Amino acid sequence: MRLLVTGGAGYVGSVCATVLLERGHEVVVVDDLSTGNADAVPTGTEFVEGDVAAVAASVLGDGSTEPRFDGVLHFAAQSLVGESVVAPEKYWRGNVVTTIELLEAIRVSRTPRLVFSSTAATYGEPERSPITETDPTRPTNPYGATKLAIDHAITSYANAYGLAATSLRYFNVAGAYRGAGENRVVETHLIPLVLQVALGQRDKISVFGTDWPTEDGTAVRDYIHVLDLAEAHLLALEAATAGTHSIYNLGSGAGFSVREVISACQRVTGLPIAVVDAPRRAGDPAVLIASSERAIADLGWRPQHTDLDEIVADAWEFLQQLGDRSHAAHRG
Ligand SMILES: NC(=O)c1ccc[n+]([C@@H]2O[C@H](COP(=O)([O-])OP(=O)(O)OC[C@H]3O[C@@H](n4cnc5c(N)ncnc54)[C@H](O)[C@@H]3O)[C@@H](O)[C@H]2O)c1
Ligand SMILES: O=c1ccn([C@@H]2O[C@H](COP(=O)(O)OP(=O)(O)O[C@H]3O[C@H](CO)[C@H](O)[C@H](O)[C@H]3O)[C@@H](O)[C@H]2O)c(=O)[nH]1
Repeated sequence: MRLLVTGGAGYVGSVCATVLLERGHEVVVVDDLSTGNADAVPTGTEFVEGDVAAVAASVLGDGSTEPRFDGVLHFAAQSLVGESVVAPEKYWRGNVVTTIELLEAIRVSRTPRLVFSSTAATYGEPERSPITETDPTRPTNPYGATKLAIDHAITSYANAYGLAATSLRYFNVAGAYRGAGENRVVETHLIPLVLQVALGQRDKISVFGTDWPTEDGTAVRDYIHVLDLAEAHLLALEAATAGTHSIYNLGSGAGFSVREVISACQRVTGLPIAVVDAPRRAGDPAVLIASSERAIADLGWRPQHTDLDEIVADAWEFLQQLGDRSHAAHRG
């Protein structure tokens, strides 16, 4: 297939673009480099630097010819939960307005397929665990609210215009694949932060909350290997059905506490990691674990890399080989 990947200079988008190329697909990346890195765009893709809202129409075409693309994988987004609380306009504009522009370009160009990066944050504080797709969606921050709004917009485009659409609700993505991984200027995610402490790029890791109602008192998350996530995108493209919007949770199905993640990082790196207890982070749920039964049943998806040490080891290898290209190495 010929595919448009938005956000292909970012973490998940660059890994997925790498896997799409390996499977023989043709890939065009659009990214404005607002949080991504030009050197993360995989070799072999065509790279258009620009804002999705501004360039989607010209890249996808005006519909006067056969569609130029078989599908769009839409990863581009603003995705810092904390920032979304203090600067919501950046999220409503950057996520919702941008995606409406993209949906319009998809409609006009008659592009048949869309796979969208949704999130566990659409559910908010869960009533039960594991979370299924039929559970209530009550996001507790603007980031999750914008992603949920986009999910609703996609449903209406699928119903009205026959778009074959899939929203993949990722839980906590981690790990790396073939030189593609997490390298952000502003890093807030647990695994890269802990590994940066091991590398000496940070002094310590703060554990946000030690009084959660969990076994060791720290928050529990479902970490999914980014390569398993990429496989789900390929399956979603294949399974896409015109006029249908399917929503799938994607996680490994197991929960690990913050302390368990830090222990895994210590085991994998063999290095000391300074840890301090800190207050809870606003808006954090205690436990987020996915039921991925629907993706397993409908898509035939099987997460292969569910071992926490393997996920951490792949992230560690990536971080070590980043060397001077690492943003964390240049923090002032
Ligand atoms: N990483 C996770 O754990 C996680 C979990 C759930 C959902 N998601 C979603 O997955 C997607 C990818 O996340 P990530 O961790 O790779 O983020 P990222 O910040 O590494 O990548 C996002 C990319 O999109 C680009 N971008 C943002 N707005 C753009 C715009 N308007 N036009 C063009 N490019 C734009 C950025 O420059 C960046 O390269 C996001 O939609 C995010 O909300 C991520
Ligand atoms: O320095 C840190 C960073 C994180 N944590 C804790 O580690 C866990 C994981 O935190 P991350 O920031 O790595 O991930 P989140 O669970 O907050 O967020 C992830 O899942 C969300 C869904 O709820 C969104 O999709 C978001 O994009 C995605 O990164 C949380 O309990 C958090 O409080 C710490 O203790 N210390």
